[in-house]
Amino acid sequence: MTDRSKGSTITVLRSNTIEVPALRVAIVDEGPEVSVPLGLEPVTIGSSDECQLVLRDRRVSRRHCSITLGDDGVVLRDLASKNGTFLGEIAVREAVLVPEVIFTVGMTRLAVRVVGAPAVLELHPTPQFGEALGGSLVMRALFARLAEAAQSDETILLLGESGTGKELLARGIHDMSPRRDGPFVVMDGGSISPNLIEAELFGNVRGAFTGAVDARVGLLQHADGGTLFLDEIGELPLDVQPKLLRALEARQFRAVGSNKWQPFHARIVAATHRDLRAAVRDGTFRSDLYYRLAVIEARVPPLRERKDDLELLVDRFLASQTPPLTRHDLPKTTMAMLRSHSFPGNVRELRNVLTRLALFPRLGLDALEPIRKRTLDPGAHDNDAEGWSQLFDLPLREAREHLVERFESSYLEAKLKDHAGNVGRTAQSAGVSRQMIYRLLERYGLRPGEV
Ligand SMILES: Nc1ncnc2c1ncn2[C@@H]1O[C@H](COP(=O)(O)OP(=O)(O)OP(=O)(O)O)[C@@H](O)[C@H]1O
Repeated sequence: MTDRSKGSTITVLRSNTIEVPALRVAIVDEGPEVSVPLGLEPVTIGSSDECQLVLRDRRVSRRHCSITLGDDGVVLRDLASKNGTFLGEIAVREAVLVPEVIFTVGMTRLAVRVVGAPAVLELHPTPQFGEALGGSLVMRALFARLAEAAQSDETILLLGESGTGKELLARGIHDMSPRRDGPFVVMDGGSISPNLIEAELFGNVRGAFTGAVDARVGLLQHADGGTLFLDEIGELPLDVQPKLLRALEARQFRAVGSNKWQPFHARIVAATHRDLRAAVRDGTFRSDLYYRLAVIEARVPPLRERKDDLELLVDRFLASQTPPLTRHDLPKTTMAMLRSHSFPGNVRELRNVLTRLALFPRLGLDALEPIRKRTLDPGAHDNDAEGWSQLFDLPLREAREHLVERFESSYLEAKLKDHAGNVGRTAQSAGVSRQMIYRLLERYGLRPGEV
């Protein structure tokens, strides 16, 4: 460590305890308030609202550059920007930054600043939380937070892109909590028709609405004594949001069509791929419900921000093939290829790519095509109409996921075709929300007008 980088590197204090410097990325010519914190998660800088530091500068690309705090200190990386990232007169692709050194993107001058004393952070003792793997510092810090949170009864909100492992982590929280012997119940808010969500959650009495032929117990009650995982909570219709809020605050609910309040004893873990704070600002999500859910809020980083996890995940997914494989069974270029991929579908995509590579090692870069172009083996469909037999070699959970993904992408393509690419009509005919259709389009790399 050079003298100049003092105060800007991570220090290992003991095994499982690190000291993280207090850093901010600041716009030099503005006041101190125009800065964002830099911790174990990278800061991306660009003109897109998705960046942590958004610059209104015409010469700045949407995702222009990133700054990461890692074992090597603070690293500045250009993200293939149009006009480049500069240290003085020199355009850099990657550079180790020391505090107060000015770098320029477009017309904006920036620097990383040390703003106070470092924070001490606990890491999970192993690179595993339930079934979720992650050896990167950011994942081990997340696992440690979740392990602690699992012991309480507080509501947890997991934020992260599709395929980052939110459901796996929710299961991990349940398995580590005092409720581990109770049920773990999942409600996928995105896949239920918006007008049925309330009944799904709270149950209904007989005749409560057209089609309610029988009384039904809701998921909140099914999860009694255990954990209810509310996946895609961002899709919860506005009219159901106050009812969920009331239930969470009073710890009791009313089935649809009933006047009777019933207590419940489930712990709630919620998740979404949406930016819920933005949804609160837009008025599509109630702020009081957001704060009630986010008693403990944790962001699950996308795979592209934690490439250090790749090897562990690759080894796990290869070992789960039949017969089990290792990295040596794949072409030498595989790891480099995976490292340079951005994985929009995150760990789910990595798992699918590896299953495909295990079957066809010579596919190389073709294995990274969007899911919809992939079939496990096109030839298998001739005498095995569903191509199922290959799935028999996978563990049940993975086989089931593959099958659901293949079905969902074909279903979506067919429905979109029927409705000439109109998302609203496709959603109505599929009985799901428009947001759900957008989410599936993103997951399967489809565009409404191109099917
Ligand atoms: N850290 C991880 N370790 C091992 N497997 C993982 C990890 N993260 C995700 N996976 C695998 O990736 C797949 C997707 O994970 P999961 O369903 O938990 O993601 P998600 O964030 O809930 O996605 P979505 O929002 O689309 O529902 C699963 O097969 C899961 O086993």
